[in-house]
Amino acid sequence: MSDIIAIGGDHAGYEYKQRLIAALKEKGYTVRDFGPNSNASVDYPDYIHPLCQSIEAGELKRGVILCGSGNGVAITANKHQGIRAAICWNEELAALSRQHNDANLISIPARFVDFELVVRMVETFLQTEFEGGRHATRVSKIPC
Ligand SMILES: O=C(CO)[C@H](O)[C@H](O)[C@H](O)COP(=O)(O)O
Repeated sequence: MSDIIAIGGDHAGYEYKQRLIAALKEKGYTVRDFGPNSNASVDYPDYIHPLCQSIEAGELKRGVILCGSGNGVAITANKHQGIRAAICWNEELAALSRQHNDANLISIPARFVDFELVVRMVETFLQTEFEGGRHATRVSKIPC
């Protein structure tokens, strides 16, 4: 499975998305940008559904989604059976989203967090392993 990082969002997440792409590339990650390509007002499902479909298809494994509150993109993403998107606003939550939930998307509330924190949360998310065990049992019961 690809280790390319999926990234996408809406206009409210656009500036952070662009800065995050640059920061991740500088750290050696490869990124696939699902848009949008400007800060003009858009509808986040138009970008989040394609991103989620490529993860469900096994083309990509993990990603970052950004909107103003983190809610719209996460609600959209979590409609997909193969997606576990976690809204995070500190590093501990980013770690727990991997350790306990095996989240494959981190959702960033771009209007409510500093960019430096976003970079730290995303790195934590990308570097933290799922603990499995009791958490694997619970995660396996999520699809309905
Ligand atoms: O969907 C959202 C809220 O749950 C996102 O935060 C959007 O980015 C936000 O709603 C966009 O708001 P805007 O007034 O259209 O810029």
